[in-house]
Formats: sequence, C-alpha cells, structure tokens
Amino acid sequence: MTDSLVIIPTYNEKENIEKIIRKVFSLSQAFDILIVDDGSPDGTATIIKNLQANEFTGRLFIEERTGKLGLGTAYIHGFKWALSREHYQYIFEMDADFSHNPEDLLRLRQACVDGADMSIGSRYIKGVNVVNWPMSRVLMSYFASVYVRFITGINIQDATAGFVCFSREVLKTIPLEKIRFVGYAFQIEMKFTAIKYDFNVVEVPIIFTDRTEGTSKMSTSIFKEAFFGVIQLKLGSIGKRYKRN
Ligand SMILES: Nc1nc2c(ncn2[C@@H]2O[C@H](COP(=O)(O)OP(=O)(O)O[C@H]3O[C@H](CO)[C@@H](O)[C@H](O)[C@@H]3O)[C@@H](O)[C@H]2O)c(=O)[nH]1
Repeated sequence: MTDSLVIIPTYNEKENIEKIIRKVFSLSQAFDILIVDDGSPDGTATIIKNLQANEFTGRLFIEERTGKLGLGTAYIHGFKWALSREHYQYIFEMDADFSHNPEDLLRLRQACVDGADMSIGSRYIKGVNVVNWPMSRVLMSYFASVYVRFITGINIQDATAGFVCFSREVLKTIPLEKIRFVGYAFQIEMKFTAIKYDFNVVEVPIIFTDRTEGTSKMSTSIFKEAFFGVIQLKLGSIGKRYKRN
C-alpha cells in the first residue's frame, strides 16, 4: 500500500491517458492513480477501465462524472476521495497530457517529505521554463502570476501551476466545500488558501512542455474567472479568520 496518490482530471485525453498511466507506474516510487473523468465523449474512461481490470487492479482508480464540470470540481471530488482513504499522506495534482513530467512527482514528494506542507511544480522560479507554448500564452501565464502577487500579496512565482503535492493535513484543513472556482482560478484559490492557513508552501523548479497530443481546454470564460476571481479572493479574505482546528 502506498502513501501517495496522483489525481489526474481528464476530459478527452484518449491519446495521452494510457501512456501517462504507464509512465507513473514505472517510477521508482510507488504511486496510486485516481482519474476523475467528466464523461469524455472520446472514450477516455473505457481505456482506463480496461487497464484497471486487466493490469492495474488496486492501484488505478476512476471516478466518472456525467458531463464537463470543470477542472476545479474534478480535483475537489478527487481530494475528498483521497481523504476518505487514511493511507494517502501525499496527494498530487497532475495534468494528463505530459505537460508535467511524471518524473518530477518524485521531487515534489521529496519536498513534502523534507518538511513542506505543499510543493508546487513551478515554471517561473529560474527564468521562464516553458517549452512549445506560443509567446502570447507564455506572457499571459507569466503576467497572471505577477498580477496574482500584486493583488493578493502571496509570494508565489507560479500561481496558476497545476502540478502540486499536498500533504494530507493541508487538504484536511482547507474547507473544500467553500472552494468556489472551477477553472484555473481554482489553482490560485488553493495556493492562496493554504498560505492563509499558514502552511509552508514551497516551489520546486520544473520545465513545463506543452502537450503534443489532444487539445487544451483553456477558454475565455476560464480566463475571465481567473482575472476577476483574484480580486474576489482578496476582498473575501479581508477580516476573515483562517484558524486551524
Ligand atoms: N475532469 C475534467 N478534467 C478537465 C476539465 N478541463 C480540463 N481537464 C483536464 O485538466 C488537465 C489540464 O487541462 P488543459 O486544458 O490541458 O490545461 P492547459 O490549458 O494546458 O493548462 C495548464 O496551464 C494552466 C495555467 O497555467 C494550469 O492551471 C493547468 O493546470 C495546466 O497546467 C488535463 O488533464 C485535462 O484533460 C474538466 O472540465 N473536467
């Protein structure tokens, strides 16, 4: 039984999903995987269920939801699933499309073993480590983090990062039912809230490589949610007490 669970949300990832599952299971550290699939019309779930039944029973899990409900709620669903199983001490967020290198799971885990409560795979600690994104997307993502720092005051270089290791304690403490954002603002909200609860959040440098298979689900509404969401987060935190039980 392993203490580490990687949660991977999926929507139409049939080109990537089998490869990423095999890669995670080939690592030197044992990880379980939970996929949260939103009824992908391309049949992603069928691929996962076959692997689960034929090769990876007891290590690979799937939660299926009916329809595209967003990245944030997929992770909240996965976090609750993980918390209901006592043995998971390190719970990860990772994309399905290899933009996050699964090898880096080991470094993220080690940062938490060494004392961090939450470790973030960060593209912007030492310059800009993004491969194959158009310049417009790099600039948007980089300046999104500058904007988040400016408005919220949190000292995180990569505020929208989606490659994260949480210690169990962080997910037990953050009131998950109050996390309100569903797109990339969700990533900002989780980091902001963990810092407000005074957890030790560290950034680990990674190289982010844009997907070569499948398509991004980034949209204008997700961008807008993040832009205005940051202001809402800041205003909503004023006068609020973040007290651990
Ligand atoms: N279940 C579910 N999964 C989803 C949904 N939307 C996206 N996903 C899954 O979430 C992962 C990331 O989605 P992408 O659409 O590939 O994200 P991206 O545009 O490459 O965004 C990257 O950059 C963002 C901003 O920096 C990051 O916030 C994000 O995590 C990711 O690393 C993929 O595994 C994708 O299948 C959804 O509504 N439901």
